[in-house]
Amino acid sequence: MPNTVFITGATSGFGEACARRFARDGWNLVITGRRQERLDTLTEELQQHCKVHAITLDVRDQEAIRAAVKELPEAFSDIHTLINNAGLALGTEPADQCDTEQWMTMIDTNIKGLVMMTHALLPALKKNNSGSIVNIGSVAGTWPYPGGNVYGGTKAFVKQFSLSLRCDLLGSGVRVTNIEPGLAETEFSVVRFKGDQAKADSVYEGMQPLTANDIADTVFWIANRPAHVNINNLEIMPTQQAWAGFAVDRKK
Ligand SMILES: NC(=O)C1=CN([C@@H]2O[C@H](COP(=O)(O)OP(=O)(O)OC[C@H]3O[C@@H](n4cnc5c(N)ncnc54)[C@H](OP(=O)(O)O)[C@@H]3O)[C@@H](O)[C@H]2O)C=CC1
Ligand SMILES: O=CCS(=O)(=O)O
Repeated sequence: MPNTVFITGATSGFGEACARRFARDGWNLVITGRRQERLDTLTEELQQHCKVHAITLDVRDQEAIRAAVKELPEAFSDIHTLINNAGLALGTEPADQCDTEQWMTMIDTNIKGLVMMTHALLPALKKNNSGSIVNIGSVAGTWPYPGGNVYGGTKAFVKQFSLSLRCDLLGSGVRVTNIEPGLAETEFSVVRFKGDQAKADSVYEGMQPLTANDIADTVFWIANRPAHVNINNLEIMPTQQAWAGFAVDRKK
């Protein structure tokens, strides 16, 4: 019987590419996201390769998470891999100029959504002693940059939560990985800059960013390691991206 993967945020970017990648190898899919019409289109396309169960789900809605998991049809209830991908960055303003509503949205989605999704699926993941959780962190969770403030903070949480979860799950057979991608061209920057396509495009100008498929291939590889192998953390950047030096406020 094929394995089942549960993907949050499958309507775009990494999540959508993961859905296609796992479908190509015949995994059954549970795909989720807020935009139902995109889920419908993807379901129609991927149903030719595998079984698909689509759930319109906002990960900020804790009741909805619980219900989605409780109401999984029998054929999809045996989850092998959870990809905690749903997330977003909003803005790059310095902390004192930030819209705190946007801060709350990032915290509610990237932190609370991820932990509640994980908690709801842990019983299913533990059932077969071989489950896998792949959390999508970010280089921003390790490396600070101006305007990264709360977004970076949420991804630092994902990193530490992933490590702690590994400790809690020791002996259960469930693996946990935190992937930390650098610049990848998806809808990420369009969302971050409130639909300003030109500003989003400028982020990737003159360089070759990662693609959603690069990340999907990586996630697929991680989920398909032998059961005794756990990739703890994996940072992945475009070749044309590296770290900046320290900034110093020199008084003349
Ligand atoms: N692109 C990049 O450079 C990098 C991205 N990341 C991380 O990768 C993940 C995926 O981003 P990426 O694919 O690039 O961006 P996209 O904007 O293309 O995709 C984001 C996905 O998250 C979903 N999502 C956002 N908010 C919610 C919510 N409240 N409930 C459910 N789903 C939600 C969106 O679905 P919908 O709107 O339909 O709900 C969408 O499917 C994020 O966690 C992001 O932080 C990490 C490092 C680099
Ligand atoms: O998480 C996304 C990568 S970055 O824009 O923060 O560098």
